[in-house]
Amino acid sequence: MATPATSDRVNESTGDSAKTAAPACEFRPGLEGVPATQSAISYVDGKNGILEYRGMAIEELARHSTFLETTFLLIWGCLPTREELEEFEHDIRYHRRVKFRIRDMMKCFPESGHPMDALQASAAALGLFYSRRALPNPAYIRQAAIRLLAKIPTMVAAFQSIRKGNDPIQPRDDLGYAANFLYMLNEREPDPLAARVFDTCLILHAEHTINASTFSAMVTASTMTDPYAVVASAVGTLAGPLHGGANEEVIDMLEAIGSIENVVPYIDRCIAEKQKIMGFGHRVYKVKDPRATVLQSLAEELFDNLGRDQYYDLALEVERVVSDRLGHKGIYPNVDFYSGLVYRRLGIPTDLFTPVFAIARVAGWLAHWREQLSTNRIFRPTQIYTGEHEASYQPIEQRQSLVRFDTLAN
Ligand SMILES: CC(=O)SCCNC(=O)CCNC(=O)[C@H](O)C(C)(C)COP(=O)(O)OP(=O)(O)OC[C@H]1O[C@@H](n2cnc3c(N)ncnc32)[C@H](O)[C@@H]1OP(=O)(O)O
Ligand SMILES: O=C([O-])CC(=O)C(=O)O
Repeated sequence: MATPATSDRVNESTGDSAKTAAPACEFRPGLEGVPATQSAISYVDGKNGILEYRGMAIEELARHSTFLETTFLLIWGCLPTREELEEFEHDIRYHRRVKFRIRDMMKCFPESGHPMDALQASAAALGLFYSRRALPNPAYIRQAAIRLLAKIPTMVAAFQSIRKGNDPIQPRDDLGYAANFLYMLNEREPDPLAARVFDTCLILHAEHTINASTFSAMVTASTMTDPYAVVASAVGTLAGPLHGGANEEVIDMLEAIGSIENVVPYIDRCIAEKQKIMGFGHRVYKVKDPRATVLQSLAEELFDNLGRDQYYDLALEVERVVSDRLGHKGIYPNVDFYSGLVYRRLGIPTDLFTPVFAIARVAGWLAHWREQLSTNRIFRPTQIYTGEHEASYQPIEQRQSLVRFDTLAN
């Protein structure tokens, strides 16, 4: 007969060395409020809507920096000198092409597959060509960072061309990071405003403390596996609709709402049915996400110059109604709410919004990878066991079906 877990056996035994005997602490679902690392990379003040990268306000970086300069800042902890930046940009340009075997592999992916899955598989495939085990030395880290930063945009654009039945567009060495991506995607050179706005979007999405995908990257990194596996695991985590995948779902929601008079009944129905409203709410921010504010002004800049998006007025009304209904719970637009409206104006298809987020977040994942390697200890938390003990093995002819396939809980 099985016995339930008893109080002296609820936690995994650790052997109790002084190092491993952690004080008993309460279980927090989703690790809410539990520090899982120490980091000097970025800082969020969720009550006051502040985000800093290496101590610098996100608004200031969005105004003055470029994505590659910000990436250097995130990974190596300081702004680059002119020579350092030029060398970094040069090296990234040089590594933009991807091996023909990876392009051929991508040609075998189903065109109907999601581009995030294509990106995760292609990022992991880089590990087939480059070193499998992480070496915590500066030259290895720089080389791997350059490869990933250079090749991820090329792979995102390549899948887009391939699924349309075309050959991937080769990167152009005379274009900057953002302009080259838009060129490979849309098969024409972007206008300078579009390239600048896209580059700023990349800055805004580059890093955000220990969010789910970064945590995933850090756990993977802590095993000392290669950086391609680190990025592939993070891409898989970013894809979910509660995380980076929400930017795509926001557009689906605006499409479903369709017109201004439907906003109130749509939002009220979501609230009554306890459905999440996509692009709203955040574990840390209890005010409007500062990135959403900058993205909204970028959207307006694009609309003034290139024409207004049909969904912008709807989005404004959704923000008004959700803030009115749920503001008392601290639910306001997050980074995913306005980004899609910017991307639509830049000609980016809806299911590429999350891969575009990933292009930017590679910077943050790499910064945390480097930081993790510098002080590495494998992540291995504990759990509170809630199952049985001493269960007996029943012969198959004596068993009765106990599994229910109509519910998650058995
Ligand atoms: C890049 C990013 O990852 S930004 C986040 C992108 N994700 C989304 O936009 C998806 C929608 N938002 C959400 O699902 C959540 O707000 C998350 C996942 C971002 C944060 O989740 P958590 O911190 O775990 O909050 P949790 O889901 O427990 O919600 C707390 C309360 O707020 C409510 N709430 C949170 N977000 C929303 C939302 N978007 N719409 C409606 N209600 C919400 C919950 O129903 C819950 O209410 P209750 O206490 O009355 O039950
Ligand atoms: O911090 C989070 O939980 C999610 C988020 O906003 C991000 O990853 O940009």
